[in-house]
Amino acid sequence: MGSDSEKIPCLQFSGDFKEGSEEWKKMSKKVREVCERHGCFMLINDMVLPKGLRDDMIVCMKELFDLPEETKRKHVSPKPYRSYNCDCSLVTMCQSFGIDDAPFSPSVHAFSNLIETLKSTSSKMQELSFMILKMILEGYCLPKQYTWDIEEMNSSCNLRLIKYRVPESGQVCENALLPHTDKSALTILCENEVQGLQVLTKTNKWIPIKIPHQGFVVLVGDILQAWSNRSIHAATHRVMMKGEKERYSFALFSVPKEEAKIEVPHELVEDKMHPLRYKPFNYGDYFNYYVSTLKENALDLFAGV
Ligand SMILES: O=C(O)CCC(=O)C(=O)O
Ligand SMILES: [Fe+2]
Repeated sequence: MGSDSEKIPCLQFSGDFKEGSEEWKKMSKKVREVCERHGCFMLINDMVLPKGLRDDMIVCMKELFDLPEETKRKHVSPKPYRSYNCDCSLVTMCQSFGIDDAPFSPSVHAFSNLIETLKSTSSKMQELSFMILKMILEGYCLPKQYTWDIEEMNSSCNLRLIKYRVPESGQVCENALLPHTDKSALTILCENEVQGLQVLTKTNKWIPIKIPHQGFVVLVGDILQAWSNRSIHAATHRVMMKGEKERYSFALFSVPKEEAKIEVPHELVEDKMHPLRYKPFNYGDYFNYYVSTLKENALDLFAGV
């Protein structure tokens, strides 16, 4: 277990929480601080994401994963991480669906029944992701012109639905999903009642994330780490499975368009204390580099100064 200073904080966005209000500004500082320190935080938010959404999504996901294998395999895309995936060599404990930007074009007929829930969930999550990115701008007191950068970072989204198997009797599987950082700007993730997500602290300890009921976890991805000149930290995470219940999780990855250029704002560079850590790069090139190498430190190798 981590010490108190390593506990992942849980923030609550509720009440009179208007953009630009004193409360919003105060919370923005906190968001920046926790993203710098932990690269993730738990979130309770009943303004943007209505209560009950998690339960609706889990019901939808169960229906989807219960379909015959041959039906699920029809969900294919030429893009990496966008097809139905089952027991591949890296992740032997889970099945997953990657679904591209709304409006979705379902390749499986069964998706049609779920499409409304998937669509409204992902657009709400993308809205929330934009709000968090705006808070990060505010947290750094950056000029409004950078709103364009964060709009760009949030301009596409990819929804991933995952079902984790129960391990063989009584066993613990530490790497049901292998340690990684997300290649997104920001990830918002929710699960059924079966916990399992773990985050690696800066002191190299794995700590469990206990997502509150009806809550979410927000994870910083590589793109935000690069854009912030490594002030913000992309959290390495994995999934551990134990016990007797299947785990379901769904995550929205906010990503730039492939042609987007990621460039550190000059306000975040300072010769002595914060020299430039990443050269400007193209998101699509970085993503292709990662997919072809699968290197853990892909970002530093690809764009590090
Ligand atoms: O299922 C989870 O909790 C984690 C999923 C995840 O990290 C991912 O899909 O990138
Ligand atoms: Fe992840």
